[in-house]
Amino acid sequence: MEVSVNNTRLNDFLALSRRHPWHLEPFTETLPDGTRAEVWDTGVICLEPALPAQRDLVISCGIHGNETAPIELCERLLQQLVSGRLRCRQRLLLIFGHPAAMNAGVRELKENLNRLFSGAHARGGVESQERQRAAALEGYVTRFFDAREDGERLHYDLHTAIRPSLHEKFVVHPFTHGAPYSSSQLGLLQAAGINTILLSQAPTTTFSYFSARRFGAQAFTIELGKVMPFGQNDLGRLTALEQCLTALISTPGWQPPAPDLARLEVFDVCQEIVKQSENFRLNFSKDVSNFTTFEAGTLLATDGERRWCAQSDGEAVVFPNADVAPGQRAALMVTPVRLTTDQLA
Ligand SMILES: O=C(O)CCC(=O)N[C@@H](CCC(=O)O)C(=O)O
Ligand SMILES: [Zn+2]
Repeated sequence: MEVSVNNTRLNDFLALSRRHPWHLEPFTETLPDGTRAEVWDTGVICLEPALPAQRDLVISCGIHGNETAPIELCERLLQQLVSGRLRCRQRLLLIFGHPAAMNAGVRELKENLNRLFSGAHARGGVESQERQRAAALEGYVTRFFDAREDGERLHYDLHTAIRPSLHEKFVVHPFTHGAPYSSSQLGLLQAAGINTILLSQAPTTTFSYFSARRFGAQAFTIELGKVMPFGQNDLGRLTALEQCLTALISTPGWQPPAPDLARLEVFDVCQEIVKQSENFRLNFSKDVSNFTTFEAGTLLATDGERRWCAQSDGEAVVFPNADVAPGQRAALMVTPVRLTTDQLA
């Protein structure tokens, strides 16, 4: 394995990854603060500080290739680390998920990468490069978290949404199987400017659920606004998040403020609408915003004889998308709830 000290290949790691969208030979460099920067594959870089503090942090972006704001944010963080402007004091695995889809300017090439985790890549007897990438990413996250037992495991999987959202930034909290929600993580999300939380009520095959379930990580899918092409994002809207990530990476012992539950908008996922066939139709305009509400009984979607209706007043739609493949989620329906302190740990 090649070792160099002048960081020449890391200065533009994203561009390097995009030139090698499916595989990059591993190499190692040393950052100005002495941190070992190990490139494990295209888009995958593990930072190992000499004296790591207690958090093991995974930050992923670009799992969907056209969700560019998180990619630009992560690129900026990496450039600060590589130049020495930001010190790395925590173990950090930074993942640019899908360089090939970034090059094509699309969400996915053949399959939705974010439906292929927790072993889904191996089910169904289908071959695709996205399945290989999901298996590889699972392996890298496993290698990272398995390297030590006692770290505080965190995974922030950063996305942007296809449609505008009445709540611009929000989190999909993976199903906890009854475990309490982390007060400290809710505080961190609020400090990062994210006050809206969707609580999943079932296992999924997303990247964040994989890290939560397999490694007990505090893991979230974090939605950061609307999809825009590269170069057209206002990263100023992500300043609070950038400051929190910077504090996590560079300041051992940094603790976010306590959450303000009164300001938190929490929703339970109450229905998952799954497209059954090419007859699937959403019964509302293509351009409704995320969190648009419906009255109880409103017809939301049909697929042949199958009908989905709002089950209670105020039920809201998130991620409506009739263009997904049959068998995939075409919308989530969510309903407002209150989180109480006895649900937190
Ligand atoms: O805007 C959309 O329709 C999709 C945005 C997006 O990629 N969302 C994630 C959410 C993952 C989760 O439920 O945790 C996805 O669909 O993969
Ligand atoms: Zn996404």
